[in-house]
Amino acid sequence: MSVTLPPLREVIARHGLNASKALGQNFLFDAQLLDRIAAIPGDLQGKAVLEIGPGPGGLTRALLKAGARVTAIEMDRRCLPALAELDLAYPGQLRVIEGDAMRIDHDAEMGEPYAVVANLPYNVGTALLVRWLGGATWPPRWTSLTLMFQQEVAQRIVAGPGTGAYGRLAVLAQWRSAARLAMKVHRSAFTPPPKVMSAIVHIEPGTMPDGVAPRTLERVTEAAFGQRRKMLRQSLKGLPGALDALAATGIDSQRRAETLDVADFVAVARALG
Ligand SMILES: C[S@@+](CC[C@H](N)C(=O)[O-])C[C@H]1O[C@@H](n2cnc3c(N)ncnc32)[C@H](O)[C@@H]1O
Repeated sequence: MSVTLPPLREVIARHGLNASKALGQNFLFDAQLLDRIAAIPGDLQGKAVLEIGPGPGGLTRALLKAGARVTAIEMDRRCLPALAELDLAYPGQLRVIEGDAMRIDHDAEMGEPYAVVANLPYNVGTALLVRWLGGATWPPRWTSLTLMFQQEVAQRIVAGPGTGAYGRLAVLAQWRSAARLAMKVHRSAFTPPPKVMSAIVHIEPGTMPDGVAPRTLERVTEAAFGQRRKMLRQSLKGLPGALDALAATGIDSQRRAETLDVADFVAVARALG
């Protein structure tokens, strides 16, 4: 469907949407860039998409144009009239929920499998990521996560062993999911530009390894990376049974956390029970 919409800058001026620092608002206006972001999850024609933080609706436009059925959660009520205009342009494709995405049950709101797409403030994005990845039931209802982060955080999500960026977030994102860096986004693409570069991470759920409780794995990585410079025999000392579990998996206790790959952590958590 070809729809002509006013330029985003005009929409922002008309609705007085000066960017709020408190809400972490850095808007994207470049339609081509937004189309490329909306293409990361694959063909969205007729698919359910949960967008968090649509703001004035730049990314929302691209998602609607790609044929997605979008549910958008936005806590800044100033943005609602601008989003209502998109609802008129794409009838029946957009549902807007005013509220804090941290306090909303996404699965219940969506009621069907859905792809998540979001350009969020850094702290909210990380908190939601941990929630999406840490769910007790697996596979999750979301089919993919396409999320903008500060580049440094994106690198921590996709990092491999032996790098400074590798840590708890990498293990969480990779032990039962596949995470990749999908696109780097220059700070100048945002209005106002943030201080640092950004990058988009794309995550798809994988198979959950047998016999591993998410909470146990979390406790192991928390202890191991809590003292990442120390040998495991020191950093895991405080976690009951962890040193025995390490011995049972045949991992040398003189190694440091960042030398273990994700499968090693999974093996230790499994042995810990
Ligand atoms: C970085 S801006 C991105 C706006 C737009 N998606 C874009 O790409 O131009 C982040 C948006 O998330 C919204 N936001 C911040 N915290 C939120 C939360 N907890 N729940 C829902 N929306 C939130 C802000 O109001 C803002 O509109």
